[in-house]
Amino acid sequence: MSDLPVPGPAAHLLPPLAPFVGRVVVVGVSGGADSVALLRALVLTGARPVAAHLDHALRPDSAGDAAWVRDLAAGLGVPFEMARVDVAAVATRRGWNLEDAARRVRYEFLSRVARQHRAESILTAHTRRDQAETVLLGLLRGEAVLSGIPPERGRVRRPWLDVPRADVEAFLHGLGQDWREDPTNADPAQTRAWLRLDVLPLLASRFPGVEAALARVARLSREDDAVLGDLATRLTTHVSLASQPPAVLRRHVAQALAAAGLPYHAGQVDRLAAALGAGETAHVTLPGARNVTVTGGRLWLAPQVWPAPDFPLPAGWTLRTRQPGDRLRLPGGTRKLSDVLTDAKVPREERDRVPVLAVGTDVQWVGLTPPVWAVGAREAAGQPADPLQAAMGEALALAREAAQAGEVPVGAVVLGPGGATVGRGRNTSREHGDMTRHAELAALREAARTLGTPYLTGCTLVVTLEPCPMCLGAALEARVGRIVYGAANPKAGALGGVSDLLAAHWGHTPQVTGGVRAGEAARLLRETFRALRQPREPAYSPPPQLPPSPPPQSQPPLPESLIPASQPPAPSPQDASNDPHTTGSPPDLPRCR
Ligand SMILES: Nc1ncnc2c1ncn2[C@@H]1O[C@H](COP(=O)(O)OP(=O)(O)OP(=O)(O)O)[C@@H](O)[C@H]1O
Repeated sequence: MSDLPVPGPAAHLLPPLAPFVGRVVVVGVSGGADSVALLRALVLTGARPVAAHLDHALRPDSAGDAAWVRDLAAGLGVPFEMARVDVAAVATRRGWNLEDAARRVRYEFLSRVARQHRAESILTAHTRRDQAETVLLGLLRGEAVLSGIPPERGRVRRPWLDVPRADVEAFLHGLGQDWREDPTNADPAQTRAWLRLDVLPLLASRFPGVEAALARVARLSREDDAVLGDLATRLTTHVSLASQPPAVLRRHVAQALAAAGLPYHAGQVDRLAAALGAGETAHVTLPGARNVTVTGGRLWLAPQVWPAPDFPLPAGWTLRTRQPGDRLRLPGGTRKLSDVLTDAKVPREERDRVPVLAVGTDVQWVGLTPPVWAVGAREAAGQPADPLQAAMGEALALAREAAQAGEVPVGAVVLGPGGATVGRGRNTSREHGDMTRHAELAALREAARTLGTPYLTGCTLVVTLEPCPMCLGAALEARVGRIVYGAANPKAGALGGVSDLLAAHWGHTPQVTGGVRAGEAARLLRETFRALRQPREPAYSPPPQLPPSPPPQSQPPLPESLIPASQPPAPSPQDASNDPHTTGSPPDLPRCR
């Protein structure tokens, strides 16, 4: 720091500036007391400030402020940058409110200056009073998060957010430094000025510590918000949003809107999040007339782009959108196209945009993501079989084998990086009297032997039932690139069934697809457990596809907890789109195998 004499109040003002000593920093200087004091304090500490002023052209005398700041910088021997932007015109053009437009344009300008001068940080002179006003304003507007002005965002730093305004003025008086007063700051017609001039002094007459108290609310709220915001960023696409707490969903919505650059009001976030949680539909028009929709548990920020067919159309097939009477032949029977679109959670207003290939009213292909094919349509169009459907077929065959052997019917295969099956497995827990003998572990071990490496990067684990924590852990250890499962497992699933373990950071995150041929996998489990619930003596008579006799005495008995009575599985999105013939009551799934 410099050896210049430091007036008393600077004792509070200079320590927060220590990180900037010797550094080039851009400081936004409006000409008001706070930013003038910050500029002077930075010079005093030995930082290397660049004074930057934006003329918002909102007042006739605004050019006077710019000239005043220029002269101040020159007197201090500090580089100066300025720009003049007609902010009112920008606000009209972009549909932003004036305050929002001024803020966006100002920070854009400050960022440009920082790039020009290779400055690491941009400093603004917000004080504790600004913070208190912002929290109070948020409270009065009914905002859910009262974290106020953040001390840091990107390159922007606000080192004086805990500094009382009185210290700033005392500091300037001590230096004999004057400043410019913005007349709008004294106009109680402006809400912020009214809070500052009328409301806060009234509150302070009864609560002398009101400013510090509101600043504390901001700090605590920011800490809470950081935790909840982190949970929101960890929401994975394979987990139903309906199971998430409203506080996390609100942050999920706010993050999505912010990432898309869309402005919003707190109440709008509330409505969208509530619809997500309840699985309802909500249409909201954001500031700037942008429409967003929540439906089917998804937030739709832009009109959906539906996939067009990328193969030559067989003779007689027509590309069109849906028509009354459209039907689709699927592995489990024929279904109405409208039911398939409903199950796939396609928003109502989008349904007439989904491309369809049909022969008359016989739909062959539906342009969803992934596309839905009628039985035999792939062959007719000369398209290869869907490798995931085929792999799940293999896993289902292994699951049936497990059922025949009196095991919980779960099967798994591992596809190598080239798509060939390199590992197979099914449950053998009862045979071995070892509850770790799960299908996935067997398939992963065989894949490692086949490929000659324990690392299965680029491989896909395909399993009929959502993996338990043990098997997910094994897949993570093996660095499996993708996990595809059939039925959801609300009793032991580690991908959202009980808990979504991938919401935590494990250093490796496989891609996850749930619900592939889920109906078949769930039905197999349901039938097996129904059979096992039959009284065994003397009336027990197993169905043909199940083990011919009750398990021998040497095998551990199936615990009652393994045959739950009533809890349905979590809905799986692809169950509907890829295996829409699933009907009847949801299956009961095992807690363990
Ligand atoms: N026209 C401007 N040009 C550059 N920076 C600005 C401008 N207006 C505001 N800032 C920066 O943003 C901070 C907060 O803005 P705000 O509108 O609360 O300040 P102000 O009341 O105009 O002035 P001050 O905070 O300097 O007393 C300022 O402290 C300053 O660092």
